[in-house]
Amino acid sequence: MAPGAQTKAPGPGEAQGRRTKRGTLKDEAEEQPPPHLSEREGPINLMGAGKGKRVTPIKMEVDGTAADGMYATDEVVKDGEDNGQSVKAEQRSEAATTSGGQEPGYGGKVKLPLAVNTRMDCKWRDGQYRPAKVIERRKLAYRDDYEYYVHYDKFNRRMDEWVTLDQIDLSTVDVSDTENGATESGGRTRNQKRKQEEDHDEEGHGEFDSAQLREHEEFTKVKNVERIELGRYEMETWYYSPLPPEYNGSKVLYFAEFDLMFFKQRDQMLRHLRKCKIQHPPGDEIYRNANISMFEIDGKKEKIYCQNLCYLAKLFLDHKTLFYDVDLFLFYVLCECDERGAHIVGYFSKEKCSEENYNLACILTLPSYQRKGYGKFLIAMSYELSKIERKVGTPERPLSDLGLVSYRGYWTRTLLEVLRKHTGTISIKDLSDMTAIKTDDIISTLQHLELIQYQKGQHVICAAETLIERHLKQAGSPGLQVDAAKIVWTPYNAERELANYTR
Ligand SMILES: CC(=O)SCCNC(=O)CCNC(=O)[C@H](O)C(C)(C)COP(=O)(O)OP(=O)(O)OC[C@H]1O[C@@H](n2cnc3c(N)ncnc32)[C@H](O)[C@@H]1OP(=O)(O)O
Repeated sequence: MAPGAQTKAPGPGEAQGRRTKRGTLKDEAEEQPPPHLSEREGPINLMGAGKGKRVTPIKMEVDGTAADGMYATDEVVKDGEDNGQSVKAEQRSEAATTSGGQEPGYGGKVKLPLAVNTRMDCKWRDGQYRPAKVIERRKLAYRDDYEYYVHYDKFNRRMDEWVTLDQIDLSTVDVSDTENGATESGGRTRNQKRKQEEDHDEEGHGEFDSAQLREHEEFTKVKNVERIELGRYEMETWYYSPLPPEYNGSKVLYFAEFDLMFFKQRDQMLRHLRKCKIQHPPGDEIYRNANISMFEIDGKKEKIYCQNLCYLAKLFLDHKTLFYDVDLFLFYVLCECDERGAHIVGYFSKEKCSEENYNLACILTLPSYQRKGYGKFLIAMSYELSKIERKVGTPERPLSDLGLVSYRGYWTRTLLEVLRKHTGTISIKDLSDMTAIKTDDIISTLQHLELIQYQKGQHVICAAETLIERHLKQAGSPGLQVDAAKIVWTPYNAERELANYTR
């Protein structure tokens, strides 16, 4: 049997489906023609699933005190909240629109079009002006003017966006920087270098040196696709993805939701859907509980699917060099199932053999499904698989801002639940054995919660009951729970795989 291949007793929700030989969900409907646009329930939803929210990235404010190469503060600010830097739009001088040349209202000092690296205040989506920097510029197709790709100070790069001159407060243009050589091609003044280095620290790319980081940022500075359509949702993208060049500059990229093939035109995608017979991801279904399923997909066996998944994921993951040599990875795709099929919600990838004991390489919940507990589910699943393997695990570093908050939450809840129930003494090693969480992560979490002290050469857990209860309350809900009894999975076995391959 292939690695991870399973058979198991029927689970809830199986009435409309049956198991295939390989253990995957296979709806009777699969034999029917694939869903056509006219069969979709209503128009493409521009809003976040269930929450009635437009799918937009969320800004996080992070105080960059490092702990174990990660952020120490997890304070998160939602879109539109004031971070003390913004100024009310009415209080500002009016920013002029112009057709090029010099801007007359500012002593003729602001040269237009603005150069790359110019610093100024720019109107954010909440109507407030915030300090920002021009990352790139391009000519507008419909009038003789430019638009500018800007990065807002202290905001994650997923908030970078194209703006027009009327969103820029020209009175705040840092003329000295411009005069001293803000350039069009990415050259930097000393001030900008300093600022850029500060930005790097804030964005938590702890494991890159600044040269690597500059190269990464230069290469990936402008998003190459604005939005994607996937299933019933349209989502704004967050970052650059190294898609084949012909897809660069797409306003919308259309993904077929079951095999993740992508297209520049909607009708191309619909034509493909009509031919596409599958209604779930490939691979083996290793978990099913009510309408939730998880599929394990071997990167070596389903290369195209896994590469497409990486292209898709990179649109929402900044700091990772995603491996396109997908052979070395297993992909765990989480789906919400209904009568139309198993709809991808998110995934995590995992190296087949990790020398560093990584139990997760990349994790993503698609924006339309975020803040519903799926991230917690994916993290919990990665540890459940480690428990089955009888190993401890840790996520690959660096963690993103959102990755860190999610992990901190999971580690906090898991460890405090154990401490709450436990009577008598317990060591960090015991905690690690019980939870499959690596000891370094346990120590950093307990340090963060101030529940551990270093005494006489060793760590001592000092956790009063009331303190545990308080931290548990603050850690929020456990999200969607993994029912470990419903996992049907055998760990990847390289030797067995080789034997199958050569047979
Ligand atoms: C090893 C690595 O791959 S690191 C990279 C991690 N991945 C990414 O950064 C990709 C983009 N981000 C994502 O895909 C998602 O944000 C994930 C996977 C990190 C979390 O997925 P979600 O499904 O949103 O997680 P979930 O709903 O379980 O929430 C987890 C907790 O994280 C915190 N959190 C998640 N998103 C946010 C946010 N936008 N703002 C504030 N807090 C947040 C909250 O504490 C949340 O719990 P709560 O909703 O009970 O308060």
